[in-house]
Amino acid sequence: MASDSWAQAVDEQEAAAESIGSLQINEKDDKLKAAANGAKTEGDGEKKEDEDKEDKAAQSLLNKLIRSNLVNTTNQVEVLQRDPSSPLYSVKSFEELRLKPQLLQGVYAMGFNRPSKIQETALPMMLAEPPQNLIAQSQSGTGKTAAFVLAMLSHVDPENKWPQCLCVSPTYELALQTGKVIEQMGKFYPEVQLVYAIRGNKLERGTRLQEQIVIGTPGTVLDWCQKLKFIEPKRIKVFVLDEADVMIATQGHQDQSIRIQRMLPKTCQMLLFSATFEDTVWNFAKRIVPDPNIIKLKREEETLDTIKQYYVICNSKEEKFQALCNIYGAITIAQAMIFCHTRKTAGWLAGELSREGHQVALLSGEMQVEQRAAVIERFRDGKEKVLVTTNVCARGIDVEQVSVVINFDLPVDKDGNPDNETYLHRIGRTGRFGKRGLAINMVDSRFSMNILNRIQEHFNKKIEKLDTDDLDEIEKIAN
Ligand SMILES: Nc1ncnc2c1ncn2[C@@H]1O[C@H](COP(=O)(O)OP(=O)(O)OP(=O)(O)O)[C@@H](O)[C@H]1O
Repeated sequence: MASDSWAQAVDEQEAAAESIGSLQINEKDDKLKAAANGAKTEGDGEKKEDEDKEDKAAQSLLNKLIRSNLVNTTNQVEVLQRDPSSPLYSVKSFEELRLKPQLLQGVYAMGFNRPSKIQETALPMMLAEPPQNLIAQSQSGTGKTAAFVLAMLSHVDPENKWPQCLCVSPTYELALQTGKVIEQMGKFYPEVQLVYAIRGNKLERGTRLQEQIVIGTPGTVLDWCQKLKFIEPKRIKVFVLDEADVMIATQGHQDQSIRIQRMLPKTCQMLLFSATFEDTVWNFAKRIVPDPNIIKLKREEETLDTIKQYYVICNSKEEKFQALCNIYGAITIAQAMIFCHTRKTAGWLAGELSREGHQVALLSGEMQVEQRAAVIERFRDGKEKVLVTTNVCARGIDVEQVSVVINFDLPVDKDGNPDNETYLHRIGRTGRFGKRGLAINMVDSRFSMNILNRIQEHFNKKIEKLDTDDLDEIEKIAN
């Protein structure tokens, strides 16, 4: 987006966001597109209900979009079996699961060579006969969605033209993401059809769904089961509740999910997934999933060990910008993420960088979630090389793909103390899989120097001073 005018650049960016506003739902499916738009314009009542939930749902969506790979982990899974005397199977290959050939083909076509850590244990449990219930928790990106999608696709009988698997997600954007995985994995299994139960997807009264898999948000799924009777809940064989931690942030969603669950037969397999596991999630999970097997995978600790950290002393934001230009002039930076404290600084910086000819994307708080999603996708695809964002906007987003992180402003909490956790999350990398990274901190006052010193002390890791007027010195940091 190396446009002369920043205003024009923003327009272009926003237009791009608009055009992907429906989150690349299968373009062929006009009905669905209309439904997604309908959901937006109708002003989803659930959406307004709880901002925290929106924030969590948005974070979860953006994380899914920015990530292109599995998050590797060296931690062992913890398993709590419903029946501790039964043998615990785990698989090291997809062949061992005896999947239908069409599904195995789908798995390989997605580029999966072997099951992820959580899939090794979760898949045999989910595919066992008789079906077993499961509660599984592991951080985002560890392969949960792929696992339950495979389970759903394995359990449907394509000959039966009615819904057999039901999956509920907290928002329609998240439902569409899961739908995409079903479509990809089921690519060679066209007899299995999918329908989205999302607000705005209006079907005629009296419709009896023929699709075997239904994916949607709790309110609409409940309506379709109860009021509109598009779905016969007694015929459901697999029920998946995804993103339980995001779901419970909305009281309404919790109740609706429980009401859906109560309509399902006792023999229905219940599966619940969550990235985190506080007591509230656990209490909810136990109400949804009777007699569960439980799988937990600890989050991989982030470390600063593989990261080179520097700081640069400046006197103003203009000097910080100049320092940034000098760095860009001296080393090749494939992609960088730049964090600012306020929207105003972020907007200003994005404008300045754009004027310098950089391809800049701006992630800002006033954008709709789908606009933010579009910005993240463009950045992930390399269409923009620099992503400027505010602290709040990028909270919780994993930036592991990005090798250079610049703190244009250091992270501080609302009391003005160093926000060590955010610092680590932005800059750190996980375990021995972690790629090397470069972090540059801009210091522009005694206050920010003090913050930097405290961050240094906290992690007991030296942050080296960098003189950005010395090109030779900058060049060295890239080696
Ligand atoms: N066995 C596998 N081998 C390689 N890649 C995989 C495997 N399983 C999943 N992936 C890929 O890893 C990424 C994360 O997987 P997935 O979305 O299933 O994780 P998740 O735990 O559900 O995270 P989230 O809740 O954020 O979606 C996806 O890009 C997915 O295609």
